[in-house]
Amino acid sequence: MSKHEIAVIPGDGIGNEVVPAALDVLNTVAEVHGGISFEFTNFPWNCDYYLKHGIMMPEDGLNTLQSFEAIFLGAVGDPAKVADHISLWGLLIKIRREFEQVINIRPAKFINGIVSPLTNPNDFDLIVVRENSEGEYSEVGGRIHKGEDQIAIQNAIFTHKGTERAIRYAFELAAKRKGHVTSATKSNGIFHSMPFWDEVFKEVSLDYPEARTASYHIDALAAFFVTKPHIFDVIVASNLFGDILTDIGAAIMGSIGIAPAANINLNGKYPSMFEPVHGSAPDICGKGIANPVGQIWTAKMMLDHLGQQELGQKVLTAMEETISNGIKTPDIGGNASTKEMTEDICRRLKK
Ligand SMILES: NC(=O)C1=CN([C@@H]2O[C@H](COP(=O)(O)OP(=O)(O)OC[C@H]3O[C@@H](n4cnc5c(N)ncnc54)[C@H](O)[C@@H]3O)[C@@H](O)[C@H]2O)C=CC1
Ligand SMILES: CC(=O)C(=O)O
Ligand SMILES: [K+]
Ligand SMILES: [Mn+2]
Repeated sequence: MSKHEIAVIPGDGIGNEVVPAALDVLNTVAEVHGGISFEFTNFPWNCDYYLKHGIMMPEDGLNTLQSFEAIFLGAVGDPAKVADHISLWGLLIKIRREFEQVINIRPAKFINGIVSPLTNPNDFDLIVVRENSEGEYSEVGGRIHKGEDQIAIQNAIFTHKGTERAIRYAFELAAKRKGHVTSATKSNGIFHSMPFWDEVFKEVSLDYPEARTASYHIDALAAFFVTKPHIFDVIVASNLFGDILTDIGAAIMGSIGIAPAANINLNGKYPSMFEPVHGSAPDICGKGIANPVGQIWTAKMMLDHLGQQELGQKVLTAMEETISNGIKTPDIGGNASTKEMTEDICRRLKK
């Protein structure tokens, strides 16, 4: 019997609805498998915790998380309670940074049974490799002066190491897929970092002569996501560009509620963290209608990471069957609740 010890942080809003749903799915696969089990340890760190303690997680929180095999997170943020930059930097981004989760992998593909807003979304199947440790997500800068003299300076950080790491990861991933890598740039408008990004992309591409490559400015690239998503295989992007592209990718699939993500620690020093692309969705929180698929697909990515690829595939198949059989939450055109959709997925796993 192999046991996986997982730290669970549901976080805010619908994180508390979709995380329990995904844990039900994980417990179900463990039961079906018979040879593995999960031990989930719940950490109630979120904006309510902040209101009580003045911090998003305890001082020794990272120490506590360190001993787990992986972290399973829902969403962080409740702007009615705590300003987003405080809550996210105090928990989600803190974990990404301190645990050197330098790559964020975000797949998106056409799913049978979900109506995409695009007329021709077929055969799109892509992965965004998002640089996850630096770039435009930065606390470097400051504000001075008052009133109309006030100045805000925000520095983006692009290191050779971080840029190369993300680009190389994308080439390695593409070699296992269709062999095509697209670079998201903006070297026409961003004077220093993006020409640098382009240079590193060219440099790394020399090591992968079999790979086919493309490079588009992020504005055109965002439009191509909508007009011809089928041209993409692996896209490598900076932290912010990757963030935006993956909400678009999710929208093309049919809903932000179904997109998964994995924050990967590459050096093995710290656990990786699995969370869906979406946030805490305050507008639908408490209604029981949050789509659990993003969180469940994220659980599939965690299973793959834990070496349980066969189980991961089972989860994906069950999820796709549930959707194609019309058991869908309202965001993807159905009238099922979070619970009904989850139960149907679990039922299919047990078959
Ligand atoms: N990784 C994280 O933890 C993230 C946290 N956030 C935080 O979440 C809060 C809300 O942010 P928003 O910009 O509104 O983005 P959001 O992703 O929470 O919501 C955007 C829209 O998508 C819908 N949606 C999201 N997840 C859904 C699901 N599973 N099922 C059905 N519909 C879903 C929401 O109802 C809303 O209409 C903020 O505090 C924000 O900072 C936002 C994005 C990522
Ligand atoms: C915060 C956010 O939207 C993200 O990192 O995906
Ligand atoms: K999330
Ligand atoms: Mn995002």
